[in-house]
Amino acid sequence: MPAEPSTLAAERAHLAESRAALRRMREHAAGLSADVAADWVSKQFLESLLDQRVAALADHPDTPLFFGRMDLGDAAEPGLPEVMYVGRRHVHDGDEGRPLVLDWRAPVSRAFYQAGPADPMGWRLRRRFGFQGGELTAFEDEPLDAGPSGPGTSHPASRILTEEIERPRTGPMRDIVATIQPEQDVIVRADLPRTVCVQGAPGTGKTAVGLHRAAYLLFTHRDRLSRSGVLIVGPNRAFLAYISAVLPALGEVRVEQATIGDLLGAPTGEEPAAVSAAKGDARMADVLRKALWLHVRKPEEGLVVTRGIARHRLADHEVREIAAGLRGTTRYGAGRAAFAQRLAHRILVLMERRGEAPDDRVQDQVARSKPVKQIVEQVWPKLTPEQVLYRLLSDADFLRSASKGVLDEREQAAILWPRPARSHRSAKWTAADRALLDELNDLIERTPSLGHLIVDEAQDLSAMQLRALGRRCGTGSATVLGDLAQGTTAWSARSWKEVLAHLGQDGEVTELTLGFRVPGTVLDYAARLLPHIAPELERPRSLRPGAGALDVRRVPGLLPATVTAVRAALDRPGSVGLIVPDAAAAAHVAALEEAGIAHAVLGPESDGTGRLLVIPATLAKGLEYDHVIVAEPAAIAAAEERGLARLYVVLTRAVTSLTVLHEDDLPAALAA
Ligand SMILES: Nc1ncnc2c1ncn2[C@@H]1O[C@H](COP(=O)(O)OP(=O)(O)OP(=O)(O)O)[C@@H](O)[C@H]1O
Repeated sequence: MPAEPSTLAAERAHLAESRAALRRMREHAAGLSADVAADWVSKQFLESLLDQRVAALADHPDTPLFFGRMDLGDAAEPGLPEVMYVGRRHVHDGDEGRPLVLDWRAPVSRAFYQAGPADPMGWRLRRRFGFQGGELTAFEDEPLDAGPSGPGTSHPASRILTEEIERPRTGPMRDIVATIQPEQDVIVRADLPRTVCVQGAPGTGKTAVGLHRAAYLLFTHRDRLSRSGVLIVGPNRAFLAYISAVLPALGEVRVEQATIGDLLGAPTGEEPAAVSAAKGDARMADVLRKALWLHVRKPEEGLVVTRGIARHRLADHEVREIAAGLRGTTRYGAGRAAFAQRLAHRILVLMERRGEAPDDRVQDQVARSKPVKQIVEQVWPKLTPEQVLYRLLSDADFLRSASKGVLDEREQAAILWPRPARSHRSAKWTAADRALLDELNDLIERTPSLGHLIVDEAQDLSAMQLRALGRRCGTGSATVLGDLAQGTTAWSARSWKEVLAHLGQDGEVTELTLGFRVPGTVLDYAARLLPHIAPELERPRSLRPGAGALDVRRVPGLLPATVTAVRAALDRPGSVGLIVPDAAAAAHVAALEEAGIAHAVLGPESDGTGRLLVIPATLAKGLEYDHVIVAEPAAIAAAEERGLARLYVVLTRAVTSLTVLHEDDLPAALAA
């Protein structure tokens, strides 16, 4: 086909050529056979690898194969291509192996995100493409070689970027691979061994950055991480459902996503926030360690092992010395096994002294013999985390011994159960207890570590929960994402340094303050709360300072006014979120039903689908909607201890418009 004269036509031709090349790559992969494998198991493995390869080469008709292009400057390093197209995956021309599209994660693609007039990195021009469906519709050029003060230095926000952000939302979160910003890219591409911690105002892209970092790390360290694993931890199921499509869109399907409840066990009980906060304190780690090791007791008598007609005897002080030598030097479970082995070894020595020649098998037999088992059980009993915690929370004397010098009487009284269950089996465990059980579990048996952990909304985790996560990346690294201003739990973090210390990771804290989601007018309004909830934080800025509609209105009747506002929002394109105080959710749902307006209700375990979603305020974290209607801010703020922080979360969910309706007075912090 003859090339059309326009630039756009030439770029479309390159897209068509790339698509054809990808098809050939896919056909080639599909034609490979697993028959070369030597045995059945290898064949299955190879088949699955080939299937994955074919799936990874799929061409999604709605997603462009490339979204950017770079043109080389005169002073470039040798070896760079004249022109490179950057996209979601490598595409090459089969015959000559010529790269048609480079994966955004390849080292050379870094320039697409990082080059600027101050440092063009050898490139002359950056071109960004606009797409509709899979079709290329626009492009935007940015000169990079004009020098630090030339045109392009104070580049206005890219139109393609703003359009991408304002594109009406339907369904789950999208990837941002085409428009990752330089300061975000630095975090995405940080080295694997480095733990990074991102403090980011609402909508600065923390979640997006974390997900893209997962994809980057898997691409760059595929072998290592496919063995050790990458895990994303988010606040609840609704949030995980919302972000679930991003990594598959980037070609990564093997990243686990979990809530803290999935990892530590779902809570079966509840308790007052103050009790949870006391149990979440890092000092509980010392109490638990002591509680566990208090179970190692002095032997009441020595050990006698009979073999044939011989009786071998260890005095009680010898048994005591062996136990004392091991106590606290290993994990409890390993120590118990070592205790049995050491006892057996001493018996073996006695046998040798009597002229026997026992081998190692005899030592194992002795270690498993009844008298050794009995004394091990007496001195170093087998324990489950539940048994230890049950005793700690139900036995005031035991709690006093375990927390001596760590918790004062008031703190002990706070965590002691007022009405203990009958046994550890029938005990109800709260979210805070789950973290304590996990700590005990690790004191008994080592928790395996993953290669990399990404923790979102990390400000909401207690010290004990952070320790639990830290164990899961003990030999790996972490990406920690959050916003101190959005901390809504009784134990919310006040400093990232502390968070990193509890995680057991050395890391740097980076701050993101440029908000992509929330328009300027809305962000400024929500930021009135900042001096009251996190005065130390910088005020966030919006990428779209003048954009967005804010409508704050006192109304005579909340429910009818909400219905009217919902109707108006539904007349505009995009998603609509009606965020209400949890206690008022049922009333709002009834009002919508009566008005015949189709809607879904977000629950802790469910992601809502459809254009209009009713969201209880406590579930809004991490989510976003084109149009947000907030009903009765004062009730949201009054519903919980850190209610103003909750309100800050709620007011920062809108991409295009925010309507605030109130019958009661607004909270003083919000009123101008
Ligand atoms: N570089 C970018 N290009 C395009 N869109 C972006 C970019 N960065 C962020 N966004 C968009 O901004 C919105 C907010 O991003 P994200 O949810 O990751 O922010 P966040 O910091 O986690 O917010 P919150 O603290 O409120 O949970 C998302 O729609 C995301 O796709």
